[in-house]
Amino acid sequence: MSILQVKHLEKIYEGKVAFKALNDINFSINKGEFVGIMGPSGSGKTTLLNVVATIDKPTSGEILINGKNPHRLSRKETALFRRHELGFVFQYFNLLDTLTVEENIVLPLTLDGVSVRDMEKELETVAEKLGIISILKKRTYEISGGQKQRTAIARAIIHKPSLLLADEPTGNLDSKSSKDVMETFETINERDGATCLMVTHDAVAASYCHRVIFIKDGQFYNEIYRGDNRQAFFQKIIDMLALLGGDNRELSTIRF
Ligand SMILES: Nc1ncnc2c1ncn2[C@@H]1O[C@H](COP(=O)(O)OP(=O)(O)OP(=O)(O)O)[C@@H](O)[C@H]1O
Repeated sequence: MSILQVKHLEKIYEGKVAFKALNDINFSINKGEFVGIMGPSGSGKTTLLNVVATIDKPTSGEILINGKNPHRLSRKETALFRRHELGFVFQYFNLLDTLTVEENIVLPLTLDGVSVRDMEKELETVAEKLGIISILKKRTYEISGGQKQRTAIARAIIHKPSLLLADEPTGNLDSKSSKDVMETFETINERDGATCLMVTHDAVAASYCHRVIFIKDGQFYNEIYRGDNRQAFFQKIIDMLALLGGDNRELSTIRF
């Protein structure tokens, strides 16, 4: 069953000179799949994620999430759709510094008026899953980058979204924390069947995906599947990035 369908997606940024950032992109993601998007700088990855996330509108083409087209909804309905169906993880964590870890995590439930008892139950389940029980009372400036990202993942999944979207989730982490965070994604994907779409420059992070889609100049370039061996998949990703060219930033982040 498809959770996400992207059909003939086109995005043109209007301006003094119009720029086509996405050109006829087509793919779908099945329930429980973990998919990476890679490509050189400026190839349209963030644009694609923003359109899927309903943060930006497509120029033409269609996005279906769980069979529904969020771009056809009113502004109020879109906000609700985003809050219920989607979860977001960002490079810079986007946590609220004035709140504790647990207050950050339950924020989406607070907005929906969930009872305190239910909130505490969900909080405990998710915090245990992510190994952050011991830091729940801390403030965000008292915890490490990896712990911040695990807090952000907890917040992104506490309402059980249909689709988890991540934009460079390891972009601001050292290699040890990156590994922790990617293992966390792997666990929630395998254990809970969470469906994930992740944009990354990091070949190691991408090697945790089941499939990586490569785009170049706003167009689909290729896709590769992992199979059983993550190490071999990592090498395939590196080879594909070398073929793709671009700014080679990807190749400077190799750490295995
Ligand atoms: N708001 C905008 N207005 C006009 N052009 C834009 C806008 N946002 C992005 N672009 C252009 O669209 C192209 C794709 O940008 P996008 O940010 O999606 O690339 P990316 O693959 O995410 O890059 P990076 O890896 O560097 O983050 C780029 O050429 C960029 O300059």
